[in-house]
Amino acid sequence: MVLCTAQEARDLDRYTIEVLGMPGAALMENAGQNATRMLLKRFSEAKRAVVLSGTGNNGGDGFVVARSLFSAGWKVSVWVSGQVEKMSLETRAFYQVCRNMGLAVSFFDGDRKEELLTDLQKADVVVDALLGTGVRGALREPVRCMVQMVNEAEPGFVLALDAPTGVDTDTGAILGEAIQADLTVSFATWKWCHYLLPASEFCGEVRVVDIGMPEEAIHHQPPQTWVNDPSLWHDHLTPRSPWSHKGTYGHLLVLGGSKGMLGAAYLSGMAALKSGVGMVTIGVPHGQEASMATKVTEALVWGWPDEGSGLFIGDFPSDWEERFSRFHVVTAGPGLGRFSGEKAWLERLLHCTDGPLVLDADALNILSSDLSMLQFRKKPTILTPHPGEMARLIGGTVKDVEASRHRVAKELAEKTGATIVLKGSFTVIAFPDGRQVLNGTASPALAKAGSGDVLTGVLGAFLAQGIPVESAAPMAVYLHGMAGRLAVRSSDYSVLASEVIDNLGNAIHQTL
Ligand SMILES: NC(=O)C1=CN([C@@H]2O[C@H](COP(=O)(O)OP(=O)(O)OC[C@H]3O[C@@H](n4cnc5c(N)ncnc54)[C@H](OP(=O)(O)O)[C@@H]3O)[C@@H](O)[C@H]2O)[C@H](O)CC1
Ligand SMILES: [K+]
Repeated sequence: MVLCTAQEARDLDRYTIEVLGMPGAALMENAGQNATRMLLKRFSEAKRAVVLSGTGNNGGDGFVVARSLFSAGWKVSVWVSGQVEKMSLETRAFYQVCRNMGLAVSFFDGDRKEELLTDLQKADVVVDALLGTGVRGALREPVRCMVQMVNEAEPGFVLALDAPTGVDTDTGAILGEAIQADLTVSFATWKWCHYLLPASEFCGEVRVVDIGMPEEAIHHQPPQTWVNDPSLWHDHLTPRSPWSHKGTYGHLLVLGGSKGMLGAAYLSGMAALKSGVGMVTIGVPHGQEASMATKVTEALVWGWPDEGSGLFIGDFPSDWEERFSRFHVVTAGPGLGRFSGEKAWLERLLHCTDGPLVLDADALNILSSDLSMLQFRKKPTILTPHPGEMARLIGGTVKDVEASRHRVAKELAEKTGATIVLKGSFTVIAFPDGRQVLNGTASPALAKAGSGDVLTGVLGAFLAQGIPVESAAPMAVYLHGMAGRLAVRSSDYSVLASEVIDNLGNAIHQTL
């Protein structure tokens, strides 16, 4: 499902209306009707609604909802935030229809607070059709006042059309005041505010409804961002052929597991096996080899020279070229640790990995000292930072990262040519060509040490099976989030990374 900036939504609108010839009023009628349908699904018998309409097209949607609820037997009153002269053509038309049908339509300019407040307090449902993607800057009167009155009246149920009034639909910022909605019905596409904090907390449940916009419009004006769902990559998740064998599904090398951090590499390796890779080799410093060998059964263990330190400080193993030729994908980072000569070590790894390379955890921290190491990479490189690692990669703070996750991810992807998987409540996947995928299946159960190691293993496994990074990254993030949810037995508090691994199979099965 596509996610749009306000401009992209306007471009889609314009293309649909001006090039494909779809009347704007038809889109508005569909928008209003489908929003009404969402409401009638929640309220079986007729209720009392107050519709707050702006003078733009969001307001127009509101007039359609008002008329449809009225026709369904609801008691409806409409309050308009501006004068008729300011209304857009379509909005004015649907305003007129409400007048012709005898609906109570009042104009609010701040001096009829008592009447509006009484209306709001009597309402079962308030429909917020004041502002949508056309909002610009801090709320101006009387819109601000109306928003404040709705929040003070605390109505039983608030439906926001397209977006709650008072949120910046592109950045997710709050523009002074914002409607606290129970349900937001978005038209045709998702908007950024549905997925960015703090706006997403004002949206309540978000549903996207069709408004009759032909698919052709979206293919012709493809926005840059998609919300992750199996339709983006399901053709890579197919039942397995009975003739396949372990060689069919690739060989992954996991590098990590330094002293005191053996478990991270172990989790990555096991997660990879549970995600269908044919073979896994876990490369650990020589001193860790014995203990890793006792932990794993299904994975091979490869000891790296460590001069007794339990770290990767030695030179590469003498047979590394022959070995590397067997691996389809390398992931480096889970429990990699910091060590003297780390930069040269990483540079050499970048050089000698001629397949996809996933860098996580300390590999990212080493990389952040000099991003130019990536510039000659020809094969896909995927960085999987959490906000702290991202802050180091961009030379900023976690606050900078969290303030606009999608922008920092997009900029780093375009700057380095790497695919960026910026983990968090809504993981953002940014590709070097500017496209982005936003993932909504995260769960608080994943907020625990080790879940990042698991994701690295899942991602490495899909890449090693030959799935292109454009699909492997969204697929790994989606299934990892889903496995986290499936792992919750008692509460989000007590899910272990190893339990997430145990649920990868269920997540894959359910998605299959
Ligand atoms: N394809 C689609 O997504 C469709 C969307 N539809 C609906 O259309 C709106 C976008 O409509 P638009 O007219 O572009 O803008 P809005 O209605 O959201 O708002 C414009 C009016 O709001 C006033 N405004 C803007 N900023 C502020 C502010 N900070 N405070 C107060 N008022 C503000 C603006 O007044 P100006 O004086 O600035 O001109 C306008 O009056 C979209 O969200 C959907 O709901 C279509 O109906 C169907 C297709
Ligand atoms: K709105």
